[in-house]
Amino acid sequence: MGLLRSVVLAGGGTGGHIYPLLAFADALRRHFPEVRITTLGSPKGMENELIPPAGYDLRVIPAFQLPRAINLNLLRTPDRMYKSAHAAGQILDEVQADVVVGFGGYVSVPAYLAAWKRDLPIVIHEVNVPPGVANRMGMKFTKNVAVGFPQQPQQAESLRDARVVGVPLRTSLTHLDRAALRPEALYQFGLRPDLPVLFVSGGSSGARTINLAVAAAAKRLAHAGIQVLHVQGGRNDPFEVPADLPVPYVVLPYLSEMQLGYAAADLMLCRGGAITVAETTALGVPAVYVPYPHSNQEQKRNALPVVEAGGGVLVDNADLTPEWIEQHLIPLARDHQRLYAMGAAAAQYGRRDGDEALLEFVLEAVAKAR
Ligand SMILES: CC(=O)N[C@H]1[C@@H](OP(=O)(O)OP(=O)(O)OC[C@H]2O[C@@H](n3ccc(=O)[nH]c3=O)[C@H](O)[C@@H]2O)O[C@H](CO)[C@@H](O)[C@@H]1O
Repeated sequence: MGLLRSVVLAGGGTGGHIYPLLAFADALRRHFPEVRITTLGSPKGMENELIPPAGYDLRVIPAFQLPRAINLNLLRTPDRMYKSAHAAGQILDEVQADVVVGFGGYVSVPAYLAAWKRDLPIVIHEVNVPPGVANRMGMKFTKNVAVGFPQQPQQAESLRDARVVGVPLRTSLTHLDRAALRPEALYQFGLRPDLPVLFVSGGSSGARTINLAVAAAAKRLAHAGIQVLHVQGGRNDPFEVPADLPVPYVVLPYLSEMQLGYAAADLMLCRGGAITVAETTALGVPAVYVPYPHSNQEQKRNALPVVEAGGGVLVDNADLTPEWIEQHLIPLARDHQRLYAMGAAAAQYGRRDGDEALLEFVLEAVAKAR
């Protein structure tokens, strides 16, 4: 394909911005092995832990902090913003970028600015409603906006003309046959095949409320015969789990091979991060969603349509207590029929082709710009 020689991908901060970027990079490499792929990240984001091991060139540009909303504070940081945009521009020039694809996170802004200055096509992939601040700024420079989920009209004025492409997911997930991998996954985690598994993950940085509530309910879960696979999250404090439980309770600091967690899971307990929701639904994993109560209720909006479709249960952060776990989660984790129906409903809502659909959209944007 003569259209593309060099692509710059910008996105950073938490896993929620980085995993879709990586999944898209993989699709790009699969279809166009000769294309040069460069990623732009910030000095302290999780991209530094996740991108180099995946085999992509990560260029770090000076940090540039955005306020949570587009307001006058922006005017107080122009020097830093221009310094970052200048650094991004130098990289765009060096690699002779044909297009910039941004996934959100602060680092995307200087990339959008630099690409706009050079008249390069810009494509934005947004997974949240309302869109994040960085992507909202980017939308001032391009109409090529792709979104992860169908938008609900009353919520998404700025995304009305966006193309729904789904969320690019890692191939270890898009190709996952959960039932086939389950025995190996259970074996690797030291879990038993005869008891249900609750898979707990609070997103890429972990979730303190979830960690503490589940750990406090460890004895009740164990006595109900429920095994726990508990991923604490990349940047979260450790917590105590009683040592003498009658069934396995496995704690991991972080799980790079999420396919193993999803394969082992009978039920998931998680936040409502957009990528997590895209994954649970794509894989048909029944889930109890505990949306992060801050940042504009965005996680509740991610999870609500799945729950309304019958694919999960929603519980407020403040209501997730050991008692709630005992009264609601334990009966659910033991109810095979209900879990099966929830998983099937979740799968109806999910899709696995986000990487391919975004690639098609990017190719169209590049062709249009020529
Ligand atoms: C508190 C907050 O602001 N969270 C935001 C952040 O969440 P966060 O960064 O947690 O992102 P998501 O929950 O959407 O996705 C987490 C990603 O990390 C992966 N993972 C997680 C744990 C682990 O041990 N291993 C692993 O690989 C998951 O498989 C998934 O791919 O970005 C999302 C996408 O912009 C937003 O919707 C969330 O609202």
